[in-house]
Amino acid sequence: MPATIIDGKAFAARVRGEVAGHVSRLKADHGITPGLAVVLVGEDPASQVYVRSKGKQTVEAGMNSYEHRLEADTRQEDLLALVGQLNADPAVHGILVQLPLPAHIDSDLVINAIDPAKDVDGFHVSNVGLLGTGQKSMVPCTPLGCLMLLRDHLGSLSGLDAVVVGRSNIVGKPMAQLLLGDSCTVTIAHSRTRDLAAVVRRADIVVAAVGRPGMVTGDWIKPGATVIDVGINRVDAGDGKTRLVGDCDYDSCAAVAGAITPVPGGVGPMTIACLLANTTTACCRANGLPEPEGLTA
Ligand SMILES: NC(=O)C1=CN([C@@H]2O[C@H](COP(=O)(O)OP(=O)(O)OC[C@H]3O[C@@H](n4cnc5c(N)ncnc54)[C@H](OP(=O)(O)O)[C@@H]3O)[C@@H](O)[C@H]2O)C=CC1
Ligand SMILES: Nc1nc(=O)c2c([nH]1)NC[C@@H]1CN(c3ccc(C(=O)N[C@@H](CCC(=O)O)C(=O)O)cc3)C=[N+]21
Repeated sequence: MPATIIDGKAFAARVRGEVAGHVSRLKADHGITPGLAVVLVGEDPASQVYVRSKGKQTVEAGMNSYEHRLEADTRQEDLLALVGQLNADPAVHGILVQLPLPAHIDSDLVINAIDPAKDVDGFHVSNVGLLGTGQKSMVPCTPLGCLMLLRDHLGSLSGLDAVVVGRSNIVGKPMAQLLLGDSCTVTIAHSRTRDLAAVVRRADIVVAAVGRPGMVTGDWIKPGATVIDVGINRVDAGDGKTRLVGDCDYDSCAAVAGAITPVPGGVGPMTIACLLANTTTACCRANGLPEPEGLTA
């Protein structure tokens, strides 16, 4: 039987619809509009695409979007001053500093300067610690989006073997925490993992977040497994154009898997939908109001 295609694009549209409903009630009942500030340093073309898309979807959900574009040679102290200003601004409920930052800036320092309550990326050490100890936190958008897709497709994840390939702070590690929180038996694989194919073959759930186009092939997949492809890789399409592919070789994996997310149209749209959800959640918490249900981990 061919794999079910997990339609992240459609699921993300549903999440954004729920967020928009919540935002309109916040406005009508409390006169509050959630606001998201996005900071982009430098002119990386891919980052510019994401930032534009985030701004557009933020406004479509009825929220305020504040974009700050800074020169690539911006001084660290000036970026920190902007973060301080956004922390103090009551109209801003969420702050996202687009990564990667230029090499002369200490990313950890900047991320940890964000007010944890406004850290809608969930990258601040306080939020990382809260997530790791099972306390209420801001949950990183990409792993949260993956979790939502997995729960929707599988129902309970309890007792399943999950393998996360990749151990970055922004995807792999928080993904592993969330899967553990849902009682999976979790393995985190990385570039030093021995016999990666054999490790992945044990998994009921495979989450690939590596940044290597098509690395995971169908012969690594246990028949019927659920494959979540986080990778976003731009590759040469031959005709002078480029196209996006994931970290999984789609055709060979789809022939064996029970279900798989496509690239594009899988995890990517969920990341932005979860960013909007986190901003709404942060706004509710800041105002002592009940949080939207089903939009957090
Ligand atoms: N869909 C979305 O919304 C998002 C997509 N992405 C995409 O996800 C992918 C991963 O992103 P990110 O986590 O930031 O990447 P990083 O480069 O930070 O991390 C990559 C991870 O993959 C591991 N790795 C690299 N090569 C291998 C290998 N040959 N075998 C096993 N593991 C390997 C690395 O291991 P080690 O630690 O040992 O070096 C590292 O842990 C990228 O394609 C990125 O574009 C990222 C964010 C959001
Ligand atoms: N502080 C920070 N937080 C992030 O969450 C963050 C970041 N920095 N830096 C870059 C990565 C990457 N990322 C994506 C978001 C959406 C899509 C997305 O919507 N992708 C579409 C396709 C978009 C296209 O066509 O280019 C899809 O997969 O269907 C992809 C990637 C967030 N990131």
